Amino acid sequence: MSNNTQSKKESALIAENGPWAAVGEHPNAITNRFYTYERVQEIVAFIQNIVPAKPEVAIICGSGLGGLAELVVDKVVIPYADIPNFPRSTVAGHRSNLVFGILNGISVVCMQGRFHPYEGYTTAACAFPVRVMQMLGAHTLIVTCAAGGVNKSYRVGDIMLIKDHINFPSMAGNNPLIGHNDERFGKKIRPRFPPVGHAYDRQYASQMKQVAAKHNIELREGVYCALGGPCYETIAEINLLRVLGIDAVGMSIVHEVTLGAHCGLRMLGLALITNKCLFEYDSTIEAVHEDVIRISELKANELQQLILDFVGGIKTNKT
Ligand SMILES: O=P(O)(O)O[C@H]1O[C@H](CO)[C@@H](O)[C@H]1O
Ligand code: HPA
Repeated sequence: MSNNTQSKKESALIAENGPWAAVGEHPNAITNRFYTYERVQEIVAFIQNIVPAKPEVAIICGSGLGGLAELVVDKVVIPYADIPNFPRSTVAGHRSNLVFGILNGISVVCMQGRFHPYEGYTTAACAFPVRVMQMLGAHTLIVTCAAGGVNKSYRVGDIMLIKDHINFPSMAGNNPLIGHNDERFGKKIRPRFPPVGHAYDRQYASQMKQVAAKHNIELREGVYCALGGPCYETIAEINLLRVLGIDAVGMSIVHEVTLGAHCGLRMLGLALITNKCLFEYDSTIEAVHEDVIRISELKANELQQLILDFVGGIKTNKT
């Protein structure tokens, strides 16, 4: 079709349907029209055919943190590539498997590899597996990630309990819930305007602090902020984040926690500080993803210990 014919057709459409016919749909709205409740149910049915047991706890493994899934016993591994309409992880340090089994006595599903917006996925596509895991039976979501330390007192290797987050993409109009609100996601009616002020469960946070104290692991507690990536931050950006009271920065988690809040999951977040962010113009150290993975793998043991013990303490939910 020539450009002229195309624009004549568009003009006719607008004349007939009004100016909104010319407005492109938000990419998240398109994603959400694809990942309908019924399509999520289809994915869930496919998985249940392979793994009939219901997971209670869902865990998303961050960069270099997929080793946690290796601790699962009676394991069933489903590669993302085998699941219809499931995205693939394209980043180093992220495998592409759903791992089912038992972790310290509780039935879990681990995402060994997550999806990030900078890979080209919409935030809605990055987060939709949270709905899959909730529909499979999970009542709890643990998100883990690698992050840069913005708080000047943080050291490489510190583990930060996420108290709250700042969702910059959402503040700029990119929220994974944009589009039709299907009230069927979750056990209750899910509202158009879900509250996220208490997305990170306070009781879980205090249980995690007790676990850390028991293991003599120093646990930081702070605010995580997600930027779009894939660039690491400029020095001016880091100084801005610090003024805003942000403790750690990354490129993930917030869209997952948003959908988790929408479908009623209890959530806990842990960030491993893999690098100190740049504050000074005369500093020569730059963040490098290879270092992020190296530090994650090096410090994974402590994080795994915390999660193992924590999940062991979660009361089995038989409802
Ligand atoms: O948040 P995770 O997936 O742990 O990964 C973090 O590490 C990568 C950058 O090195 C980014 O993807 C950032 O988000
Ligand atoms: N910035 C953003 N994301 C990150 C960083 C960082 O310094 N480290 C690990 N993920």
